[in-house]
Amino acid sequence: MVDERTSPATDRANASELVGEHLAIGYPTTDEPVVECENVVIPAGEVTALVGPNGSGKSTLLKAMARQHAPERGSVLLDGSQIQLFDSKELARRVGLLSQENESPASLTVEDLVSHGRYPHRGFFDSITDEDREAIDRAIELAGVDDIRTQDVGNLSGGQKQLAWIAMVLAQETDVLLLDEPTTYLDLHHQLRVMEVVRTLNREEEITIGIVLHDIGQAARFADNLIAMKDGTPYDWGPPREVVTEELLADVFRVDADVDSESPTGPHIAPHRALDE
Ligand SMILES: Nc1ncnc2c1ncn2[C@@H]1O[C@H](COP(=O)(O)OP(=O)(O)OP(=O)(O)O)[C@@H](O)[C@H]1O
Repeated sequence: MVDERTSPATDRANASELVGEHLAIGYPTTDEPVVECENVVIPAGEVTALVGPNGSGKSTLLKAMARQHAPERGSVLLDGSQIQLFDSKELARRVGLLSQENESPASLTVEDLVSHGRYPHRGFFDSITDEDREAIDRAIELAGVDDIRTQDVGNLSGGQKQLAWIAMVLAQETDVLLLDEPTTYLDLHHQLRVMEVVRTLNREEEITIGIVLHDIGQAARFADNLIAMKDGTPYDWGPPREVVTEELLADVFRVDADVDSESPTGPHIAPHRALDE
């Protein structure tokens, strides 16, 4: 998807870009690839939201972009270099992924979990440095989990766990942050907090963000770009005001809706009813 719609709105000289080329991604149990896309870009220094119905391939694509799932065909480039060629620790310093499948280890405090985010920055036998400590404290504060930092992760609510995992990936301090439905389980207050943290990191630290969101209205408000997935392939992409149309909501989301694209907070969606499958 290299065209004028995906070029960064601002020149973010230090930010990193992820590009997927000629990708076909499947699983051992699937005969056919579940995702196929010729060119997909998570542009440097921007917030890009992947949206689309259940099973449209958002998580699969995100995992491949983070080298957590090997494509059958094609390659992913980080600032022009194939991610397959990166040393795993170096890649973990550059690209962080919060996936949906997070196993919470037993008897681990929130603070311990967050400190695991520092592993790409440390040697195997190294103890935690002042720099690590600062990064851990900052991630804990940003994710709003200071009050539960000494609690066992296994004893937390779904939303608290989610925030703890977010803190862990923030502590990794990567150039690119890929987040798969980070707002799952969160109440509205915490959903907005997470989105605000994401945007602050992007705007103030030029961190490139790729984020899977189910709420297309929220995605349209927060993201610079949307990639709308349908049946394993990008259906449309670009700034929310261009992508979110009544036609897209019908064709991709199977929803009859009115869209007010002049709304000051981004396109406003008023859904009426689910269309037949
Ligand atoms: N581990 C797996 N093994 C086999 N098939 C899988 C596996 N994970 C996902 N799939 C299939 O790949 C397709 C895309 O799934 P994926 O999870 O990427 O979609 P998604 O858009 O993230 O969905 P959701 O919004 O429901 O999380 C689906 O058809 C799904 O059944």
